Amino acid sequence: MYQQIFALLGALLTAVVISKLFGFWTSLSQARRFAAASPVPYVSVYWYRESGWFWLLSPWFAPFLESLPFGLGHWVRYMKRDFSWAHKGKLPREELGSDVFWTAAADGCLLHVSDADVVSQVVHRWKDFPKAELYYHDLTWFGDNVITAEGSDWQRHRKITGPSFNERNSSLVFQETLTQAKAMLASFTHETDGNISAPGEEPVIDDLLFWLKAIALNVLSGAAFNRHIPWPTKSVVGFNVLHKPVESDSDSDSGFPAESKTHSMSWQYCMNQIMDNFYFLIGFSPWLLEHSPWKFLRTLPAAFGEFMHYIQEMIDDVPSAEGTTPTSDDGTGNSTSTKPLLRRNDLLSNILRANENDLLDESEILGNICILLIAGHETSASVLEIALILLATEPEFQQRIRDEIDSIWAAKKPGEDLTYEDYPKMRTIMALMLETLRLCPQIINLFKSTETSQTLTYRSQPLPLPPHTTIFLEAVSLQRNPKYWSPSPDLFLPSRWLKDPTYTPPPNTLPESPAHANLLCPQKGSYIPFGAGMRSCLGKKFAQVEFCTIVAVLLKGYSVELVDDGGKGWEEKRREVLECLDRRQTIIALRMLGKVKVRFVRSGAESFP
Ligand code: HEM
Repeated sequence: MYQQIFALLGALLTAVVISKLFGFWTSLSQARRFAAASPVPYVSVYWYRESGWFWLLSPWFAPFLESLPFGLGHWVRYMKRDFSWAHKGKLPREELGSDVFWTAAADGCLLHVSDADVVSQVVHRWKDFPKAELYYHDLTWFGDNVITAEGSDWQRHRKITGPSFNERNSSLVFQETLTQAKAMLASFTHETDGNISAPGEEPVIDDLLFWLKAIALNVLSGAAFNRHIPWPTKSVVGFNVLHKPVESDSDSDSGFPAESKTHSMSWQYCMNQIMDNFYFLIGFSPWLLEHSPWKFLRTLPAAFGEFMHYIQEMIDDVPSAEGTTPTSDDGTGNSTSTKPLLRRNDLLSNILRANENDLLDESEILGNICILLIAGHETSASVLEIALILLATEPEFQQRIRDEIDSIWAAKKPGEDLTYEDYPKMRTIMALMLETLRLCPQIINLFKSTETSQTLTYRSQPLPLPPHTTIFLEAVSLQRNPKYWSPSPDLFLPSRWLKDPTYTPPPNTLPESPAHANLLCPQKGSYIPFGAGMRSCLGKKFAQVEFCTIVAVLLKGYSVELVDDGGKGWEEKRREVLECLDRRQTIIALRMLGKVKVRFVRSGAESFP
C-alpha cells in the first residue's frame, strides 16, 4: 500500500519537475528567438534573472557556477549580483562588441545599456520608460514618495518636493556642513584629554564610513529638518562606534528635545540600524525579528519605532501655515499659546509650506521625508569615503586641493570664515567628487521598463522593445566606456575635469556642476551617477555643496593619509587599498566590503612620499 502511495507521489513529482523544466525551456527558447531577431547581441542566462533568491545567494554560489568546466557557467558573469561592477563594462564590450545587449532568460529579455545616446533617449522619454517597479518596490515601504511614484503621481510628488531644494536651502547646507565638519576634524585631530595631537601622531580612524555617515546624518538633520545635532565626541580615540545606542559625550544637548527621556536610542543609532538591516526590516515581521537569536535583529523593530517617533517630532515642530507654532500644551491637547516663527528654509519646512493645499496626504509626506533620509544619507557618506581614500593614494592631487583652499583663505580678512559664496571657487574639490562618482558610482544601475511596445535607436538602427521589457542603464560600464572617457577610462584622474578658461563645451554636452566654471562637460547620457533627465537626483546640489564643504574643512592645514600599520611600504599599501576599493556589494548603495584606515595629519608631517 505504502509502496503504491510513494510510487504515485514519485510519479507526480516527476511530472511536476518535467512540466516545470519544459515550461522553463519553452520560455527560454522564446526569449532567445526574440533576442536573436533583434539588431543587438544577446547572452542566454539559465536562471530566472529577476529572482530575488539568485540576487541574495549569488555571492555564494556564483563562484561555484563560474568555475564549472567547458565554460558552462560563463553566463553567470552576466547576471550575478553587481555584475556590471565586477566586469566594469569590459566583458560585453570584448565578447559581444556592443554597448547595448540582451540577457535572455526564461522570465524574459533584459536590455543592458552603456551607450550614451540610448541612455539619453530612455531618460528623456520618461513617460515611455518608467522605472522598473520591481526594483523600487521596497522603497515604497515607508509610504509613496517621489522616488517610487510614476506618471501624474510622480509629477504631484515632485511639484511639492522639487522646489524645496532651492538656493536658500543650499546655503543652509553649506552652513550646517561647515559647523559639523569643523567639529569632525577636531575629533580627528584631538586626544581624549582635549589636547591637540602632536603633528604626525594624529589618531588612526579605523572606520571612516561611520564618521562620514554621522556627518551626513547631522547635515541632513540640520538642513533638511532644522535639527542641529552636536558632533558626538571631542576625540575619535576610544570612541566605540558599535556601542553608542543613546548617549553622546558632547556637553550640549542632542538636538532633539529631551532625547534621553523620550527616546531609548539615538537618532544616528536608529538610522544606521535601518540602513544596515533594511532588507531584514522589510522582509520579516516585527514579531520574528524580536524573537530572533541575534541581538542586532531583536533591536531592529524598536529602532524603527524610534526612527518614526523622531520623524513625527520633526514634522510636529514645523510652523503651521499661519506662521505660528504651539509653544506648550495644557494637557488637553490644545496649545496654550503660539509664537511667530522665522521663515525656515530646511527641506521639511519648505515641503510643508508648499503642501498648504494638501496635494500630498500625510502618509505621502511621511514617505517623502523618510526617502530623503534614505536617499541622502549613505550615498553622500559613501562618495566621501571613497574620495578621501582615493585622495590618500594621490598626494599630488591632494596638494592641488590644498592650494585651492589656501587661495580661498588668502582672499579673506582676519576673522572671516568660509561662506556659501566660496562654494563656486571649489573647482578642484568638485573635480574630485565628479571623478570619484565616475569611477565608483553609488547607484550602479538605473532600472527602467516599458509598458507598451517602444522603439529606440542604436547605431542609427531601430531597436524595437516589446511591452514589459526591463532596461538596465549601467552606470559603471557607461562611465568607463572608452568612447566617452578616454584616455585611461579606468584610472582615477580628477584633473580630467579641470579645463582652462578657453574651454568651450562641445555640442550635445551638459555641465555637471553649473556653479563651477571651466569644468569638463560630459556628453549627454555618458555620466549618470545622479541619474539623468526628468528623474534625476533632487539632492544633487545638496550633496555637492556638502561634499565640497567637508573636503575644504578637512584639508585646511591637514592631509589625509593611509595608515601603514603592517610596515608594507607606500606602494604596496597603495595597491592593497585600491584592491579594497574594488571589493563592493550593493546594500542600498554600492558599499565597500572592507575598511581602510586613514588619519588626518598636520601639513608637513605627512609620511607619504
Ligand atoms: C552623492 C550623493 C547622491 C547620489 C550619488 C545620488 C544618486 C541618485 C540617483 C542615481 C538617483 C536616480 C535614481 C533612479 O532613477 O533610480 C537619485 C534620485 C533621487 N535622489 Fe539622490 N543621490 C545623492 C544624494 C541625494 C540627497 C542628499 C538627496 C536628498 C536630500 C537625494 C534625493 C533624491 C531624490 C528625492 C531622488 C528621486 C528624484 C525623482 O525621481 O524625481 N539624493 N539620486
